[in-house]
Amino acid sequence: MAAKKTRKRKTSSAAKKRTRKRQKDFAPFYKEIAVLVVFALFIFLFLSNFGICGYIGNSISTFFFGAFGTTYYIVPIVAFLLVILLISNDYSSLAIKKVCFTILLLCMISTIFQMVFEVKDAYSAFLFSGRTHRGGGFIGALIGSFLYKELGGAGSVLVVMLVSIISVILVTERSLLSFLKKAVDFFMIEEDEERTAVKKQRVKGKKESKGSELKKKRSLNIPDLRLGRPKPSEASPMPVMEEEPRASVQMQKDFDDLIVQPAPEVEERSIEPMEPVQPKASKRSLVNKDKETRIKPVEILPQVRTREGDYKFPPVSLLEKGKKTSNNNKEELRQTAQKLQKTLEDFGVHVTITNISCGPSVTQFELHPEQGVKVSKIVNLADDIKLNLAAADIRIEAPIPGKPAIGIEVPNKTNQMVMFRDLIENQEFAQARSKIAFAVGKNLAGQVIVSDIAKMPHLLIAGATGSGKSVCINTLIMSILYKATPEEVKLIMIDPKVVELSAYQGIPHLLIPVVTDPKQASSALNWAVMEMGERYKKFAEVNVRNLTGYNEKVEESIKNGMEGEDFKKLPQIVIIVDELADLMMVAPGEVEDAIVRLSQLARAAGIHLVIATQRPSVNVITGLIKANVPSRIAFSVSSGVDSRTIIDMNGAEKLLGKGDMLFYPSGYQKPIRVQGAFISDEEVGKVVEFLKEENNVEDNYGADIQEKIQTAAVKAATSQERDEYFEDAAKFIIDKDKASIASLQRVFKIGFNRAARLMDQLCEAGIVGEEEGTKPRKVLMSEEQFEQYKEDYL
Ligand SMILES: Nc1ncnc2c1ncn2[C@@H]1O[C@H](COP(=O)(O)OP(=O)(O)OP(=O)(O)O)[C@@H](O)[C@H]1O
Repeated sequence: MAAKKTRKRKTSSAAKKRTRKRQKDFAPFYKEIAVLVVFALFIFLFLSNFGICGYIGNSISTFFFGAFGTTYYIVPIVAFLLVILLISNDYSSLAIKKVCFTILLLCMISTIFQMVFEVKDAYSAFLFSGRTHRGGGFIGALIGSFLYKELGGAGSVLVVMLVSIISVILVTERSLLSFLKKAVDFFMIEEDEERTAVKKQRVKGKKESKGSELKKKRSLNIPDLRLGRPKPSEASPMPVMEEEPRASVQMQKDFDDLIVQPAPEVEERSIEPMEPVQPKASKRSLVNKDKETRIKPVEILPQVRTREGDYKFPPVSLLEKGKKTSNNNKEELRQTAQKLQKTLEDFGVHVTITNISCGPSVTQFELHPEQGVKVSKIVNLADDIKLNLAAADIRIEAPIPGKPAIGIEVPNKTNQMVMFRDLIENQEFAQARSKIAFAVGKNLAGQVIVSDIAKMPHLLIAGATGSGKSVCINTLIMSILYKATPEEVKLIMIDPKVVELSAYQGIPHLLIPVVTDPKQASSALNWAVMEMGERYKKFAEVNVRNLTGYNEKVEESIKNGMEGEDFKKLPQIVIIVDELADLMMVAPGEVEDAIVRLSQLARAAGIHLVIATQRPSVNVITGLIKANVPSRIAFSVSSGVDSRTIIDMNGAEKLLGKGDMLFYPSGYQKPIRVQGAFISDEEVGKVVEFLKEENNVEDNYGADIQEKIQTAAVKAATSQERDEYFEDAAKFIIDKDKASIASLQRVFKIGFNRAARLMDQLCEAGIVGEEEGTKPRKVLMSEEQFEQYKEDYL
């Protein structure tokens, strides 16, 4: 009975689970369906204006015309746009506010119509007596009559205009005053230029004496970006601005224009992994980018979760969304820019601020020094800048690669977390063709950085403890889990620290269970070296040069119906080592050797290494490893020396921690600063749980590979203990067919103790027999047998 009940409960819970799962499967389409329904509804409303939507359409139209009057012609369109705004912004408070102000604006427009038509009515009544027209509908009439009663004609017009303008400003977030100011400035500059031209003529010849004074006055000048960005040759300001007050007005206006903020709804673009990233260069491009952001699709759903196949991709809903924060710190940035310029000014360094990029945790101010200013002078003022800006730390990039400018990076007062989900929902990640694309984070301009591990082709991640390495490795693994099936990519995780990667135990992508024993770890690396060799042999057999070519050949033969057991597609393999230092302590030579051999040849074989360490010392990251692992990520470290060990230059010691990194993949001229994506342990747990539940992972990891790795570990352990004359001694004994300690002593010129130990080892290996009193030991192996032994164990 009890068993029956339990079974019943089990079946009902399974059914519930299935229903919940089905609901989850449809979840991504709900928004799309909602948008379509809303769109159809508003088309219907709009068409009903023209009396072509039957009885219901006419009734609705009569009702709304009664409410809004003439304004109703635009109401369906505006209402549709408002609903889209709400849906695409997840009903954020800002979107709701904008909707409210738009409704207020519509009411004001109705009131205006009401007023206009009221006047027109009075005029019509005067001419044609008796004809009436209620232009603003019920709403317009209500507001209009109330205002008219309380404030009279002129007062009502004033209030309606004021409320309308305020609504427009709040909805569009555009300052009306700045438009006016721009218009005024435009004329003033024209006038200034005229004045300058006249003056130039007048003061010809007297320039020298006034030079120094003018220079001082000009020092706070920021170029007018309407005329384009200053060229290096134009860096020293021309005598355009003369009066001090004008300069500061100009500066204020320009700073506002310069600020580039990654708006939360910005559709970020990733950078091709091999190209150096540059922040936006000109005002024009910034404006364009801004425009682009406004026409982005409602939501980009990566195809990764809807693809068919045996492997069920984890849904994005298992991950947390980033919070959308509004960027209202323009004033703060403007003040910092002014302070920065003033500080440099005080030390006699004249600069022009040409760009401000506000990233998730750091803002970069781009300075253009005046002709004749030494870059080193600005670099040497780092501490003074830090003091004046009261910043925890600043990093100076002098010069910014490919630009005639210096970048000063100042930490933001409030950090914006870059959530991993936001990156994988980004179009670029979804569209990345590589199966081992890695969503790294966001750069200073707020752009998403997606890189291809295949192109790296090996990556070293280093930084002090607590700087964000483990989170970075988690995002790397998660990027793969959201992108590739276990048939496409296999992972080997080596975690001597035991705690970091064990969370992934049981996922279908693992080639072998997470390796925690350092001895087995170095064998796993050796297995990868062997696998690389075998892959190269396979490539040679079918005359291809790399994994892509091989897999294409396999695909071709499958199409031709010639699939064979040993001619299957090969997966890419990513080997992740979390804490290289622990491996280097156990078997430094062997680990270094394996890493070097792998890194030299593994790229074409589709085997990639990701190595992390918290000890960026030369004992761990040896010269050989460094030379062979070309891509690096440096997290915050304690000293410039450590920074140089990782990326061959200072800079990582200035990082802020918590995922703030210098990303330096091969092919970049200089590292770029990136705020790494964040993923919590809970999110990782949910994804792993999902993969284990949905993908039926039986514990059938490559058993043969495991065995190989284990025997290799045993081999390694015994070979460490084996005497260096072992092989020679065995050969000598087999050759002479006689085994005695004295002969070993004599031939190899070693002491009695060592020779006795050597004999014991030969006995353990089964080459010679046990001691038999005074009789000499028996020789048990022939030359051929020893050759076989060598192949298997040496
Ligand atoms: N990208 C990020 N965004 C925000 N916070 C982060 C980010 N990365 C790491 N952190 C914060 O820093 C803490 C430490 O990160 P993490 O555990 O990755 O450091 P670690 O370098 O691996 O340290 P250890 O070497 O001791 O394991 C995290 O718990 C998290 O709070």
